[in-house]
Amino acid sequence: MKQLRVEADHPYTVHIGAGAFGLFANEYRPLLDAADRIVVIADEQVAELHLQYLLDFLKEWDVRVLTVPSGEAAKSVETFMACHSFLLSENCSRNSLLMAFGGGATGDVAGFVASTFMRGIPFIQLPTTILAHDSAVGGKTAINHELGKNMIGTFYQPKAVLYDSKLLETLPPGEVRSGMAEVIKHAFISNGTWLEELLAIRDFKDMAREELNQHLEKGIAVKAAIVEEDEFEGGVRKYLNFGHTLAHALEGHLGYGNITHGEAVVLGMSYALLLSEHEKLDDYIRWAHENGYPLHIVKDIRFDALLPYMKKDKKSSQGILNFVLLKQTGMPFVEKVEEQRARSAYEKLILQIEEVI
Ligand SMILES: NC(=O)c1ccc[n+]([C@@H]2O[C@H](COP(=O)([O-])OP(=O)(O)OC[C@H]3O[C@@H](n4cnc5c(N)ncnc54)[C@H](O)[C@@H]3O)[C@@H](O)[C@H]2O)c1
Ligand SMILES: O=C(O)C(=O)C[C@@H](O)[C@H](O)[C@H](O)COP(=O)(O)O
Ligand SMILES: [Zn+2]
Repeated sequence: MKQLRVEADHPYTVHIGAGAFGLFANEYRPLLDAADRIVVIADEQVAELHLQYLLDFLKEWDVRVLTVPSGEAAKSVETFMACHSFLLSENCSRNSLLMAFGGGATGDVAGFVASTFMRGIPFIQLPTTILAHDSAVGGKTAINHELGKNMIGTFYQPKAVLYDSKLLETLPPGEVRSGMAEVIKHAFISNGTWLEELLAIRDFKDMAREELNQHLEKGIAVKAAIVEEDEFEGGVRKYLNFGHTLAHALEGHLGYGNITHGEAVVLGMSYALLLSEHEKLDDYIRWAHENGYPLHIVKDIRFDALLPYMKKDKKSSQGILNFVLLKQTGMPFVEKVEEQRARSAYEKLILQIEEVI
């Protein structure tokens, strides 16, 4: 089992490897024993597949479980309120402990609930997707608003992240693809050699489990280092938003859940690479196409439909667009981009994608 410390304001450890839940009865016993209630908020699909596995590790404690809608649908006011109602009906208090069991969507909403229930109770992230190597670390929590992705949320660090990689074996191919988007993002903003390795992958099915684990560990290390330097996103944390200005606009425009976050980020990164005039753009578009990312969708989406979302992006101010771009791989920076430049780059992107698909 690997572990990585995140030295945030409230430091914690990310444990990665099969059997990570065994730590409940060891390192985390004092935390669990101190809780007057333990509540697991679980993605309903994940619960069907893996809840019994989790509960077997929690046999010693009286655990209550609430299942929430699978995936992005959970990041809603309704689910947020349902979680609070459940905690209240179970007589939870400030001494209760919450666990988020699922992918990034479950982690985001459960983290938000933890940060707001009685103004904050401890929580543990139990991520079950590849993408969640990103979402479970760093303390961003959120639900969506019709007008913009993740618009309602907090910065609130978990007490621990227990990432049992065995659970990833049941991920459908589309979710593997989606999760690898954030791995590629971490490579783009940090390390050219690693990026080359990733761009050589033509089918994620060919990745051995050990190879995948190594990519996840590298991704978590990149994320943790940035979060340690700038937990509340005053500066360098913005680099973790590489590809996200367009991505969040696509998710908002298409309707949350109609494109996965990772698919949207892959498109968003192609746009950011084009704006960066990055030499890898063509290779990257080909790689994305061969790995089945739905690049074609932008052909039917006008720039004007996306612009209002991009103007509300959290890196923007007064409608001025700020993008994370790359001087070169591993050298991100934030740049103001005029509307006209953003528009013509988008049109050019569609042409480049059409050439490849
Ligand atoms: N907080 C952050 O820093 C951060 C970072 C990146 C992404 N996010 C957010 O994370 C969300 C995306 O997360 P995600 O990609 O993990 O998707 P997700 O949580 O929406 O889950 C995707 C699907 O995979 C299923 N699933 C989950 N684990 C499974 C397993 N082990 N086996 C089989 N099926 C499984 C779920 O039921 C769901 O249908 C987005 O809302 C995004 O905004 C947050
Ligand atoms: O941790 C961060 O910071 C990130 O930006 C990671 C992103 O992958 C993630 O999608 C995040 O939720 C986006 O945050 P937002 O502030 O743009 O909503
Ligand atoms: Zn993301």
